[in-house]
Amino acid sequence: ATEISWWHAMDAQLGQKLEAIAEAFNKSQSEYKVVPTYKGSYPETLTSAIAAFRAKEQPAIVQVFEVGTGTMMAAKGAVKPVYELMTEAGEPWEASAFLAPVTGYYSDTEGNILSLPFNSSTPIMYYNKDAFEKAGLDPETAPKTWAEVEEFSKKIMDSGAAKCGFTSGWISWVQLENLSAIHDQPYGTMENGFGGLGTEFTFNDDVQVKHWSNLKKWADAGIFQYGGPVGGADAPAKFYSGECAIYMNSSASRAGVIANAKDFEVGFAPLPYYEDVIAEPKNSIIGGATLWALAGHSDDVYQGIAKFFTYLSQPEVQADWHQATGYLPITNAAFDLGQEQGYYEQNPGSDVAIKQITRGTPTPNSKGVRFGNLTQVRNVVDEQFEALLAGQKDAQQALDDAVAGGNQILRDFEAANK
Ligand SMILES: O=P(O)(O)OC[C@H](O)CO
Repeated sequence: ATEISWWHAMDAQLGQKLEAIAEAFNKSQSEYKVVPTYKGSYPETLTSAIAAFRAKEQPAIVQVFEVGTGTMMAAKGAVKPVYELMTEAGEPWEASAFLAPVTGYYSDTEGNILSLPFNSSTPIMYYNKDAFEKAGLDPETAPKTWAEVEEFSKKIMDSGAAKCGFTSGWISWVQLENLSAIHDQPYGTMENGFGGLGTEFTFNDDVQVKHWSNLKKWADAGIFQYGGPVGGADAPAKFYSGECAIYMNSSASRAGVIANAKDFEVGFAPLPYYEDVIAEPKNSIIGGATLWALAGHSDDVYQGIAKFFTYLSQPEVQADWHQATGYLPITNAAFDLGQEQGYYEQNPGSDVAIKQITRGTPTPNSKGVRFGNLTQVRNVVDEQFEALLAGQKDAQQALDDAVAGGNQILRDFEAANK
C-alpha cells in the first residue's frame, strides 16, 4: 500500500482517537496506509513541518493550528490546496457541506477551501457543579458575565468550596482573540488580517485593557490562576483537581475533562462577557487545526490523501470524532446526524460550542483572526501577559508593547513574503 504520512499534534485522549480513525481508514481499504506521527505541540508541529519542507522530507499531511493559517497561505509553493487536490483526484467536494464559520476562515479570497477543517474548536467555559453547590450557588446556573465570574468566584473561595475561582488555557486565544470577537472589537486592521498584508494590530483598546487589568487584579486576589504560556499546560490539572472551580478552554478540552474530572459533576457554558460593553455578545471564533496537504509528493500519494479526506468528511466519521473529542462537527451533515442520534439531548452541554460559534450575525470582528506569523505574535502576547502578572507593567503598557512587538513581526512577515 502507498504510505501517507500524517504529522499531528494530538496527545492523550485526542491522540488516541486520531490514531483510531487512521486505523479505521486503513482497514476500510487496502491501497493506502495512513501513518500518523505525533510531533509535539501545535507550534512544534508547524516548526517541524517547515524544517522538513526545506530539507525536502515533508510529510504528505500536516495538522496546523488555526493561527498557522496565514503562514501556510503565504507558503504557496509548499502546499497543495485542498480544493485543487480533491478536483484533480476526482473526489466529490462540496464547500457548502461545511459549517459556515469554518469555511469562512479557511478559504482564500475567491472562496476556495485550502485545508481540510478536520478539528475545529472554539473556547467555552467548564465549571464544577459540586463546588457551586457547596458555595450555595445554583449548580445549573453558570456565570454569564465577567461580573458574575468574579462574584461567584468570591463565594466559592469564601465558602471553602475551592481555592481558586477560575483558570484558563490559551491566554492569547481565549482571553484576547476571542474576547475581542465576542465584544465586537477589532483585533487588527483590514478585517482582522483577512484583507491581506499591510495590517496592524489594534488589540490594545479599552475592552482588552479593562479585561487584562481585571485579570491582573483577580490574579493578585487568587481568584484567577494563570495556566502558563502557549496552550496553558498547567490549567487542566487545576480544574481536574478541584483547585479552580471554573475553567475556560477549547471545546475539545471536553475529552480531557470527561476523562479526568471524575470527582465532581461538570457544567458547560458559553464564555463570559462584559454586559456594559455588549448586550448580546457576538459569536466566538474558531480554533483547533486543519489538515494541509504538502507539495512535492507523487500523484499516487495525492490520490490517497484525497480518499482519506473524503473519509474524514463522512458524516459518521465526523460525528464520531466530534462526539469523542468536543471538536465542532465540521459538516452540517455530521451535526444533523448527532441530532438524529439524540446525542445533544443525552449529553447536556455538548452543543454549547456550536451554539456559541454560530450565534448572531458575524461581523468583520468576529470572523476570526488571520495574520502571518501569528504563532510568534502569540509568544509576544504571552510574554507581555507574564510581565503584567509580575507587576512589571500595567495592562495598557503590556498590550501596547504586545501590539508594537506584534506589528514588527507582521512587517518581518511581509518583507519575507514580498
Ligand atoms: O485546543 P484546540 O485544538 O482547540 O486549539 C486551541 C487553539 O485554537 C490553538 O491555537
